[in-house]
Amino acid sequence: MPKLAYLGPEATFTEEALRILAPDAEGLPSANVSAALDAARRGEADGAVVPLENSLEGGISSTLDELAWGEPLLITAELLLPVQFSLLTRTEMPLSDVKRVYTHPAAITQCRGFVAREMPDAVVVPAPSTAAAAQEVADPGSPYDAAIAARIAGERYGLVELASGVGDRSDTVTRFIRLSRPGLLPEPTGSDCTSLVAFLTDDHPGALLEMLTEFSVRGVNLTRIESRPTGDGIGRYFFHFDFEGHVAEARVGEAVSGLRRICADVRFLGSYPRADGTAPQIKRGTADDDFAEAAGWLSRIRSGRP
Ligand SMILES: O=C(O)C(=O)C[C@]1(C(=O)O)C=C[C@@H](O)C=C1
Repeated sequence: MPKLAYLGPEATFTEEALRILAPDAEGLPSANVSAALDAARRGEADGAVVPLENSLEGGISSTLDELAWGEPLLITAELLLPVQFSLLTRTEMPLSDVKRVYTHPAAITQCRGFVAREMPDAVVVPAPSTAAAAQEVADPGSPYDAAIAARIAGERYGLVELASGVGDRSDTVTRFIRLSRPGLLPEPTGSDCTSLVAFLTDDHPGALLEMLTEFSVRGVNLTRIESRPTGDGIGRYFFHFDFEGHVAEARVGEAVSGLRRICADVRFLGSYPRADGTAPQIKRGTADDDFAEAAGWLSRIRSGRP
């Protein structure tokens, strides 16, 4: 039975994602994303499950930065999980009595409208996770009146559900990834995603366009691009890319090696099955057979057999 570290404590959305991604795994709750990934790096766990992005909040910065700067790990699977939030308290009380709310920063963004409308005077304080907030609020000595978390966190920590569906949208989805220490890649399935991080050589006109061109000319469809600050000053960024296809496919391999040639550094984060099962768009002339045919032709003309 594999052991997987996750953003804990019990009853986070991340634990729910882990149970779906790896139903047989033993979960190792960790205090934050870095601790979960470190447990995988150190071998205390076989891997980790962490949130990567949310359809309202965007990228989860702690995960994006760990993937870029921390000891390398490989993404081996992804999951899209619908997330619904509840307002949880120790006892029944009018909403107007809720003055201090505790929850994860991603949940603060997703429930901003509800808080502004229903509890305009409440202060919302960031917590390490939604379940950590629920666990804290369950303590009678807690300075917080309420947590925003999953309904199951309320059940797990014995809280009252004062309001349900407090997210600003009912169709919010969080994307989770499973990571392991570097090793063999998952086999191509015909519906895969590849992720990497690219660092520019220097800042010059067209630098981003040059990177995008490596994908465009090989017909590789991007699914996410996100810039993150390098920390070296205002205006210094590196880029996260997700795109359709597996690095074992010719057009994807060519795009990745093209980036490697023009960037200061490229960190490959993995090729893994897509959660939505969508087949990649393959433009005319960019299928594996097209690359193989052109490579054969090139070798023939080079050896004087056109
Ligand atoms: O706090 C949790 O329950 C988590 O699993 C983290 C997390 C996130 O980081 O986005 C997961 C889903 C929700 O979007 C809110 C919080």
